[in-house]
Amino acid sequence: MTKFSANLGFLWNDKPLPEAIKLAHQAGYSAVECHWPYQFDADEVKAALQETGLTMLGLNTDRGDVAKGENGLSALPGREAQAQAAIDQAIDYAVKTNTLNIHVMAGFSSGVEAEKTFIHNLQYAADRAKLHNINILIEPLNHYDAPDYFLQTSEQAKGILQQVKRDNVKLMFDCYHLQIMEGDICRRLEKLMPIIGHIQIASVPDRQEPNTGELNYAYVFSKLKELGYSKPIGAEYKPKTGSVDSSWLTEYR
Ligand SMILES: O=C(O)[C@@H](O)C(=O)CO
Ligand SMILES: [Mg+2]
Repeated sequence: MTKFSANLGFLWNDKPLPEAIKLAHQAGYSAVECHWPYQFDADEVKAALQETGLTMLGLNTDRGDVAKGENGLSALPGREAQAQAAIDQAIDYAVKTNTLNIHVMAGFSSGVEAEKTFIHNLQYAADRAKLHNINILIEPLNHYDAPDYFLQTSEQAKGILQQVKRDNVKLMFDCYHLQIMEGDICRRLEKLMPIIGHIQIASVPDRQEPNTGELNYAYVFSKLKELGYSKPIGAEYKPKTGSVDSSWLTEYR
């Protein structure tokens, strides 16, 4: 049986996070994940997780000054102090809510210095997260949604992970972004499985319910089963009608 995690950055994101967790539970999700939970009291989030029995699979580091167009800090040379403060904040919240993974957001940058900075900040994050059994994730984003984002492909991510040299830093394989950037999803899943920490889905190209669009997720899920992947898959999509309808879940379970 394929299990799914509701991404509460997109699903029920008009509700307070503790309420969204309960709605995800009622809709039949096996886990939850979020984007930036920091405005919500960690104790209330933890209580909702305990009440529902769901695990929070992931949260993101702060993006920086969003009004100025920032989308992460960890690959920005000269911004190490802020990047590491964002990592500390994420670890603190993850510890309080028993969250399993932290996505360290790179930001808009490029070049050798940006890469060195990203690697250095990821090592900082990995060493601190390890003390709490938390994994660090890095995620390539597609160049339509996030033009000039530092991390754009799984090949680039693999090279970064080889240089970071920490076993608790993994790839967040978002099928939506990687279908757009690289395609060949099933072969890539197979090849990259040893470094994959979490998988996310949405339809391509519209980023809506996964049972529409150019990617055949029934086939992708059968491949994941064959590869022995049994963790919940992150449903990170924008509901077509604006309100969440999780009836697509029954097609894949
Ligand atoms: O795919 C995404 O956009 C997310 O997984 C995210 O973490 C924020 O950019
Ligand atoms: Mg994603």
